[in-house]
Amino acid sequence: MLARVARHSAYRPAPVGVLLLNLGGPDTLQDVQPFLYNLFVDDSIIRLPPYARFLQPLLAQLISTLRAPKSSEGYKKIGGGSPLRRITQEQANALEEALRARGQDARVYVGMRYWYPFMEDAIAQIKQDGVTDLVVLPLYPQFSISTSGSSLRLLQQMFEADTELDSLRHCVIASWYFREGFQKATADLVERELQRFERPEEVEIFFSAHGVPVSYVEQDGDPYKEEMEQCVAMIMSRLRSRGVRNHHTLAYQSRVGPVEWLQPYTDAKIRELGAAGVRGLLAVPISFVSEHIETLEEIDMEYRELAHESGIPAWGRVPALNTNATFIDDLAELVLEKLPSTALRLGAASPAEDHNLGPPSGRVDELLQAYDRERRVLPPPVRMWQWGWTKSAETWNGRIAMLAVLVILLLEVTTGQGVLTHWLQL
Ligand SMILES: C=CC1=C(C)c2cc3[nH]c(cc4nc(cc5[nH]c(cc1n2)c(C)c5CCC(=O)O)C(CCC(=O)O)=C4C)c(C)c3C=C
Ligand SMILES: [Fe+2]
Repeated sequence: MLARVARHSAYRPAPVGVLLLNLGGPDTLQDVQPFLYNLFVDDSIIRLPPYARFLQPLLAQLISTLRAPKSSEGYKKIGGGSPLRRITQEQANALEEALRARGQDARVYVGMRYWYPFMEDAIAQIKQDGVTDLVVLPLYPQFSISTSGSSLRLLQQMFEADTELDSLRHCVIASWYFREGFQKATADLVERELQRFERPEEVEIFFSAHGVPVSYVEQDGDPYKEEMEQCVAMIMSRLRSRGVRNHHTLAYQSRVGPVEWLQPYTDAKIRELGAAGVRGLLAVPISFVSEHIETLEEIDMEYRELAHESGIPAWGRVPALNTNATFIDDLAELVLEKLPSTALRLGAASPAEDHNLGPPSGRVDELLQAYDRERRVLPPPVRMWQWGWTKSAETWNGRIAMLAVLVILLLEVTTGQGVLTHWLQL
């Protein structure tokens, strides 16, 4: 009898999966316009007033077509495409390895929001593999409606449309900037890079985060700014405890479009610091954990040149964490803590209760209740082969773009207000 019970209750580990969510980037220059289309057609990125929402695909077509040449120039300078897919896959492999080293077999999937491998494909694979326990980990340390929020909305939509998925035990980690591994690895790199300067003690530690429009924070309650400020304060306090006394600044980069973004802007701040007599600057990209166009082109090329023009000759940049072992090992610990089966076995309280920083982790629908009550339906992504970037597609894209301009002008004449004045403001 005893033996029978033992055989029945023998612990068979459930197939465990980790889904890494990321933004995605164009692999080649040909991908730039359709990638930008996918980005701008997302209403977490361009927010139109309700009466103009039907225009979003046309507007996305127009803006992506207009922006593609400038973006392509940037991608050309960093080797003809984004390194994001390769680095995220390396992070997935390293995390799988770190989990295995801790006795947990798991498959780590990559799901991108705007380019390959798309989230939709990752979810299809997760279903095919029969995963029963899933941890969803957006690769953004801080939560923003525009990044993790957008990916989670899409995920929630997929869960809602599929009963099989909806019953999948899962836990979403909303943000993790306060984790020991992220904090320590960043502080270690700052300390190391400071030592490369001739006069390390005179260098300004310059945290540069990707910006978001002010309206996200002030009207929609995006916790991004607050989390960013907490994150920088925590890293600085760690550095202070190691005896690092340098001044520091937090500024926001990469703004797009005509509305006000979080300030201070990185470019303005660099000029201001130069004018104030700062002669050394160490840039610390803080909102993203992989090298990408905004570290390799915007910071390493544009801001470095701007610093020199502003009278700051000594320049350095902290590398992105990528597969840094301290960072990846701690992500593995985080995944183990949040595994739904672990929480059940240990009888853990709601994960929301285990720290009071940032939004709580939990099921995707619970999480989104706090951030997105409207739950508007998101469009499926455009894939390269659909548009083909053929001559006829280019012609049609051009025609659609012209039509969009016409509709925008008509709206402006009839309502007396420009659509772009509302852009990102509602
Ligand atoms: C935490 C990071 C990011 C936030 C917040 C964010 C918000 C945000 N971004 C745009 C517009 C663009 N982003 C682009 C690329 C891009 N953005 C991030 C990160 C954040 N974005 C990443 C990692 C990348 C990919 C870079 C790569 O290597 O491919 C682009 C395309 C590039 C370009 O043309 O500059 C645009 C456009 C908005 C509007 C926004 C908030 C509303
Ligand atoms: Fe961005």
